[in-house]
Amino acid sequence: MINPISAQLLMPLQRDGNLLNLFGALESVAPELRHLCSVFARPSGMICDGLHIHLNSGSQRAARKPQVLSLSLLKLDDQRLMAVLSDVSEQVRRERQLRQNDAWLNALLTSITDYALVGLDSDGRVSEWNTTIERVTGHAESVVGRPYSVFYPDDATTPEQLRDRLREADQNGWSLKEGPSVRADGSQFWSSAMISPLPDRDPDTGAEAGANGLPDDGPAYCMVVRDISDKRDAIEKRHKAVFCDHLTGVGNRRAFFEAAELELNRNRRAPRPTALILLDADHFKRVNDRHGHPAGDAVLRHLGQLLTATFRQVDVVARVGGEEFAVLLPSSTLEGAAIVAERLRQLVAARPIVVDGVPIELTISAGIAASDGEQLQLDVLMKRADRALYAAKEQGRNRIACWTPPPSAHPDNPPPTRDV
Ligand SMILES: Nc1nc2c(ncn2[C@@H]2O[C@H](COP(=O)(O)OP(=O)(O)OP(=O)(O)O)[C@@H](O)[C@H]2O)c(=O)[nH]1
Repeated sequence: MINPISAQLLMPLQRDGNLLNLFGALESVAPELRHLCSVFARPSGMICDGLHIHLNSGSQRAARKPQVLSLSLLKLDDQRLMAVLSDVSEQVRRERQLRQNDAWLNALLTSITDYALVGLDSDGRVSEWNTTIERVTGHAESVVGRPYSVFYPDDATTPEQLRDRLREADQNGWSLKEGPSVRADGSQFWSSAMISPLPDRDPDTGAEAGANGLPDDGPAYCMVVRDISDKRDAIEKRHKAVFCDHLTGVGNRRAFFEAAELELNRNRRAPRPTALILLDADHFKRVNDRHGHPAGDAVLRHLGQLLTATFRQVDVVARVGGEEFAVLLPSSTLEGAAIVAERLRQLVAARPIVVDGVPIELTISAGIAASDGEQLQLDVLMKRADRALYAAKEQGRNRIACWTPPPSAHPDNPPPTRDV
């Protein structure tokens, strides 16, 4: 007995239409079948399970589209056999393609010397290790499972920004970032890191589709890390020309407003707290009047250095006015920003700044505002921090004030700031 589907599969092998004997029909492509049955000694049982029979022969075997049948043979008793035939050509073709992709990737991995090719899972954790990762970053296999922040200095990025990059890669097809990176031994280098989503991912789960269409555990993103330390000078020079304040070396107004707009835009997509500190040197006119304008400049330069040393690399420090600085702190709350600002205030007040051997006393005041994940425009945040700064000055200077929402609009209520 033979069913129509099996007959259809066997027909191309037996052009005279004689399908009465399975072994005869398959003689040319699976001559071992008769032998398999004759050596099967048990009275019943599975003789072969999913045996692949390649129908392409000779040079055709290497054809891109294999024709493969799967055969399972069950011995029912001494007189009867049952055969199950199915066409597995597509499955075999996919498996072959996957093996080919693996071979390609391996060839790439062994011949590339100045790139690290890092596979990331859908949460941004390193999913596989290879020698290129060790060559560029020094990380051993134990890096597998760690978030890709492991390649960046601790304070150079936030978990939210790392997630932003994966989202950006999903939306645009890639996300590129140049900046400081860190090796396993703690030494820093300048890197260019491109993240791209790998194809065939299930958009809902982020998981990659396997050969059978089901998700598997393969990487969801590919991250290519290049050591571009030799280009760092040229990149920084270009960056400085556009984004640096010529006097203090911190960011200029453009750097601040561009970075702040970008961060608040990202907040709109993935809410997280963001804090803003406006900082102003107290009675700076007196510094200029007593010590001269060049000494005033030196004091501002010194203040810029203190700010850079106090805040994280991920914070955006900029001079936004004559003796006024602004700091944007991604993923920071009002309280967190106030602690750092207070530390800076104490540092400045504790020791005079020495210019050409002359000690110059200086204090600073700061106003802080924060968005707690709510969608705030930058000008609103700026206005709030400015009101808090004004309050700090009004209350005697050399202090930090935070903007807090007024309890109600009643005129008898206290002003919407609090001292730290
Ligand atoms: N040396 C120097 N001084 C500057 C620079 N930009 C602004 N200034 C001076 O900073 C002073 C700011 O004075 P004011 O706005 O009256 O403020 P202040 O004296 O600091 O007083 P408060 O802010 O109220 O504590 C002015 O004397 C400006 O000339 C600069 O680039 N270098």
